[in-house]
Amino acid sequence: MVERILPARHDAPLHGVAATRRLEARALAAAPSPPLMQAAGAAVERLALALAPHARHIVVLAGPGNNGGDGLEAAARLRRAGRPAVVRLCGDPARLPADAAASLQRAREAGVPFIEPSALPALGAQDLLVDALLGLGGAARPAQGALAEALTLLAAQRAPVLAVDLPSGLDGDTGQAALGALTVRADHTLALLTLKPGLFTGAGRDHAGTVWLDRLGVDGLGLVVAATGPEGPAEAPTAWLRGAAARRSPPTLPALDPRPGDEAPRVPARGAAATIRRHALHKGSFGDVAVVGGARGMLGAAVLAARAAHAAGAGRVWLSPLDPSGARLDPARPELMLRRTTAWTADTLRQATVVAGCGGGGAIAAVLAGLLTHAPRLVLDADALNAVAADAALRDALRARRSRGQASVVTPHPLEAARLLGCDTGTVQADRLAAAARLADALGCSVVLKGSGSIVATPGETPWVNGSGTAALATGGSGDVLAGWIGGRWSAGLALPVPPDLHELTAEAVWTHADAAERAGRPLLRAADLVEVLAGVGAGAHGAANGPDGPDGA
Ligand SMILES: NC(=O)C1=CN([C@@H]2O[C@H](COP(=O)(O)OP(=O)(O)OC[C@H]3O[C@@H](n4cnc5c(N)ncnc54)[C@H](O)[C@@H]3O)[C@@H](O)[C@H]2O)[C@@H](O)CC1
Ligand SMILES: Nc1ncnc2c1ncn2[C@@H]1O[C@H](COP(=O)(O)OP(=O)(O)O)[C@@H](O)[C@H]1O
Ligand SMILES: [K+]
Repeated sequence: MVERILPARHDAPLHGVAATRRLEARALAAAPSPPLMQAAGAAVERLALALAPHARHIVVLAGPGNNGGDGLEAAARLRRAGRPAVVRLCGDPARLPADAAASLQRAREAGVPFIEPSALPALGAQDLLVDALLGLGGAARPAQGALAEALTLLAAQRAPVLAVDLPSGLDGDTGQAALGALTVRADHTLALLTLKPGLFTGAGRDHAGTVWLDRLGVDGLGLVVAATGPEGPAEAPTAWLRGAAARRSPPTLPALDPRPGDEAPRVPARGAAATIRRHALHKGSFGDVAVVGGARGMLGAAVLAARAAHAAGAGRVWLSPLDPSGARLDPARPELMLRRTTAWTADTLRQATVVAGCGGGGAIAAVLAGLLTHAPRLVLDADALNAVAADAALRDALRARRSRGQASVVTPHPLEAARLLGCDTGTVQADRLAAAARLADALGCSVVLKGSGSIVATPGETPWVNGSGTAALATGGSGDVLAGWIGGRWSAGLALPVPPDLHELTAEAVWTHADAAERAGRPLLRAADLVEVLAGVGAGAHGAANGPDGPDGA
């Protein structure tokens, strides 16, 4: 069954290349019926016909491995169904893997024409190009010869492109465009067996287009579904794709009783009542957020974070600008309380969720040591991260928080992450999941590695790849909004009967923040407007229907 994955309506397990190969071997050993490659070819055929029902030409570009085999199988089936499929084979027919060679034979028997590049028809928008050049095995070395020629042709065509399993040249683990400019940019990608993390982060979204999935008889936990039921050990997901708000919990493997097609056990959705504010609640029920940032000339960053924390449902928000000549009031949001850190009481720090660093400049370093020591819940962004990167003592202080039961979230963009890891941005982007995991382990906190397909990593947890968001967020200030939004959600979540754990809470906040950009439906969303879109979510997000009243907040 082919299902559409993006926009992400549900959480979905992601399996990297090695995990997928293990699954494939198990599935092949279970001798499913029909054989895997035939099932893959049938899935490609179905999606091709759905996408281009009136195509005059369907050109399948088939590579030298099993990805090419999937394409050949699809071409054979299309031809047998009377469809105008032709194949350009970029590989030595005598050296195809066994399954692909069998598919080649079936394509020949079905009368599929094999064409030279010079015979490639002029394709229009109604037609379809099927990229079956490279899949899991394709990101290892530069393309040459017939393969490079086919990739160049693909890039020059106007017809829509359907990529089989992965856009050729895209690294399934990391989302790197390993073949550079020759990496295929598909309009649609049909993932087979598993969803690969690289489809959703780094360059993945731009290269994969709309993502579809056919599990070919393997369920979401990596169990082969044979006629007798699920078989074999579960294959733990490499990461999870974070989907829409109807929440599920990642399962604990392998103590599950999965049903085919049900990739994760459902937990009861939070009922509608849970989003309604109980009558007896008061502002103290929802906790306080203190935002520290806004050095000279950068007050706006701290204001955006404070507004976002407020929109997220924090009971009270203090804004503490680091610029001594800073504003005394946010006229657009007079609800915010402006108070210098020097005017904070011990209780402020003991009870608040602190968001530090937005527009903090060099001035943040001076207050950071105190925050790291005392704040029970701390979100660090921007210049706070640069200060931590530059000072080993602050890094040690951040790491020590975990053992004291103090929780921390850091929200670096790739350059900030590179500074914290002591590497360059290219190294971070080359494997975003790995970089986020390394940072989480090194600092003992939850990490949001921002960018297309933000990664949420926490020590000991399976990472999330965020499935929402668009480049409408690529504008100054949207990261400040995220930091404040996480702080606000954290604070408001304390009123829940069972507050979500930090990994879950952070992933939820990252998802809702980026989803707002999609819901706004604009090509660019100014950060202050983003807060207003988010306010609609925050208003119903307290979830405190059955929660405690909390301290009396006068
Ligand atoms: N075996 C099976 O029955 C199944 C295979 N599947 C398909 O098989 C794919 C994996 O197949 P493979 O492991 O054969 O990998 P690929 O089909 O991705 O390609 C590997 C082949 O391409 C060559 N190659 C890689 N990069 C190259 C470059 N830059 N220049 C020239 N040649 C290059 C390799 O030497 C190898 O011969 C999956 O992505 C999926 O599409 C799935 O459909 C599941 C079923
Ligand atoms: N192309 C993109 N697709 C999805 N999200 C993006 C994209 N570019 C930026 N974002 C998101 O926008 C925010 C930008 O944060 P950041 O880089 O810290 O900006 P700033 O410091 O100006 O606020 C992050 O949440 C990031 O994930
Ligand atoms: K491909």
